[in-house]
Order: sequence, then structure tokens, then C-alpha cells
Amino acid sequence: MEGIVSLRPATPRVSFHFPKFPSSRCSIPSILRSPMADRRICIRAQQSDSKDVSSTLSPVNESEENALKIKEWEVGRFQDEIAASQGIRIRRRPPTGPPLHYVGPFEFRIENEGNTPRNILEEIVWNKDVEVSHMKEKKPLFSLKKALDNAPPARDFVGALRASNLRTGLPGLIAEVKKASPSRGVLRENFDPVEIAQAYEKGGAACLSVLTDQKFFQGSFENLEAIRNAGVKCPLLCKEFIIDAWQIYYARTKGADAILLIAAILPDLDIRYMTKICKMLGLAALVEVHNEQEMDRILGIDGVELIGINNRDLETFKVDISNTKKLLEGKRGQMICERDIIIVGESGLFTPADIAYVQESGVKAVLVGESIVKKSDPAKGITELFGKDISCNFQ
Ligand SMILES: O=P(O)(O)OC[C@@H](O)[C@@H](O)c1c[nH]c2ccccc12
Repeated sequence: MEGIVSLRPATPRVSFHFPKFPSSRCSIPSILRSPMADRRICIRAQQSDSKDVSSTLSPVNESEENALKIKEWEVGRFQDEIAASQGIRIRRRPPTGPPLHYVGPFEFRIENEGNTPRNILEEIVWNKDVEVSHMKEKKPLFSLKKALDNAPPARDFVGALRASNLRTGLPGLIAEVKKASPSRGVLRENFDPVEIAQAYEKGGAACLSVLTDQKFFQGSFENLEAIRNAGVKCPLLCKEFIIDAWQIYYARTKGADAILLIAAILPDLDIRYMTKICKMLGLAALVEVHNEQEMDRILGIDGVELIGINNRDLETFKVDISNTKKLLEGKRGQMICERDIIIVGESGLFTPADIAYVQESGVKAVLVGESIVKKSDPAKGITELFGKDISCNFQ
């Protein structure tokens, strides 16, 4: 939104065509935001070499600019409305008052919610929104698409989990390269991502998860790239807060084999759209849920092969591994079996008893960070976690 305020075309060479939305009360898919945002970047790119031209702004431009701001604001409201109707509490960006000259319903004009995030997940999402819009400016989608040709080939993430489960009779392990988290602080001081990744592979991990969020998890895309380039064979999950399809392309150019889609922040239509993009790029999508409502939403989407049940509530950080069991009971578990969906038990797993508990609940894979990354030898950490050596050498 900030960028729009500073948009000052020197000459009226840019014309805007707004999609026609019937009324400010109706719902439109949030993915419709992307063309708008892309247009914004495009316009800014066209203007990048112009001096400060604000004084030469004609009244026509001024009203076009206001119209753009109003439409973007309305689209933002539609997005939040759709999300809320699906039980999503996380708003995509801080609420702003309606733009100047807005002539919509009166209730919008007197509303003032303030711009404090309601919880940590919302704070992460708001930060990510700003971060992604800056990254998109530097590397627009067309240049990312070109970079795809030079990316290392995508490997079979789901296949690796299935094979490991068959080989060991235990859940396939996705071992997480995680330096820190907002809830636990720094987990490992001397943190060498490649060394940790190699130890995980040696210890019998089927796949790895690499956190790429810098601000809250001290991760990076450099870590992901370095692990891939070091020749680690385990397929890699890019652990990122994805809110825009652009990030999926970016992850692929950095060597990811899978990405994470979090149901608590993405409406159904985004998940449908993004899983299709993943298929197109040869990536696996791990769709993460935390409660029954999210699980039911995801089971209503065709083509989802991999669902993660997070035992940690990302809004409060409370961890409860019985969440995995709860979400797999009854009809849901049956449906998952029939469709041959792989369930990944995520977070808070520390002991062989924890692994046995989630396995009995129906998971075929687990995602583990803290308990193994903290060990001086993460390979041994895996043996301790499973209560036996699961490395390939041993079998
Ligand atoms: O360190 P733990 O408790 O073993 O958790 C790992 C993983 O499940 C957790 O890092 C995670 C699950 N979903 C996420 C979404 C974003 C960031 C992190 C996560």
C-alpha cells in the first residue's frame, strides 16, 4: 500500500483498468490481488528513472491514483472477508482506514481497529507481505521463470517419505534445519546448516525441512541453496510463510523440492491455485492444518497428497501432541486412508514414545526440529528420537 502513495506518474502514459466488482459486500478470490500488485510493480518500474514529479501531477492522475488506492483497499477487505468466512483469523496486512475520497458504506469510514497484530502468526504474515513485495520488485516473476531453467531438478519428496516408511516400518523423518524460533529462542548457537543437513542424512532422515524466514527463525534462502549445492540427496522442503505464488517460483529457483502451505493463513482458493502451481513445477505441497475446521477444508480440496498436522498452535505456541490423534479419528482418518494421503505429525516430538504415539494415530511421516537440532551430533539425535538406528547403513 505504501508504494501506491508514492506513485506519481510524470505523464499520463499509464492507464488503469480495474476489474469490476459488483459491490463492496460481495466476495472475490484473494488471488485477484496479484494482478493488481504486479501492475503496481510494473508501473513503478516504468517510473523508476523519473525525478520527483509530484508537482506536475495532473488532476486526472490524482483521481486515477485515488481510484487505484480505493480499489486496492476494497480488494483487501474482500480478501479478509473471504478468509474470515472460512474461519481464518489471520489478516493479510494491517488494517488501514479507507483511503481519502472513499465513498463506500459509512461503517468503513468510522472503523478504526489500529494496526497491532493480534498474535505472532499475524505479525509474521504482515512482515512477510512487505518483504515479498520488495523481493518481487527486485525479481519480477518473468525473471524468476527464466531462472527456473537453471534450477537443480525437483526430486520426489512424497516418494522419499513413502520409501523410508516402507524401509524402516517407522514414520519417514523430515528433519528440520532450524536455528531459532519465536517461541524457543536460539536452539543452536554454532549453527552450520550444511553440516547439520549432512548429519541428518547420515542419521537416516528421508527428507529435510529448511527454514528460510530470516526475521523470526534466523533462516535463509542461502541455507537452502547451500544445502542443495552441497550434494545432500534428501529432498528439501522450503519452510516459508507462503502468501503469494511468487514465493513458490522463488523457492524452486533456490533448489526446493517441496513447499509449505499453511491453512491458517491461506483461503481455499489460494490453496487450490498454489497446489496447481506446485504440480506444474514438480514440487510437493505440504499443507499444514491445526484444527478440525482446517482439516475439513483441506480434505475438500482435490489433489492434496500431503497434510501436516501441527501440534503447535501458531497463534499461541501451545504444543499438544494429542492434536494429531484428535484430527485423525473417525471419518477424517478413514477418508485419509481411502485417498492414500500421507499425514505428517509436526512439532513437539522428543521421544520414541512420542513417535509411537503419533504413528499409532495414523501418521506415515513426522517433522522434527528442536529435539534433534539441539544435539551436538544430530545423527545420533535421530537414533535417540526413534529408539533405534534408522540409517540406511544399518538396514
Ligand atoms: O521444533 P519442533 O517442535 O520439532 O517443530 C518442528 C516443526 O514442526 C515446526 O518448526 C513448524 C511446523 N510448522 C511450522 C510453520 C512455520 C514455522 C515452523 C513450523
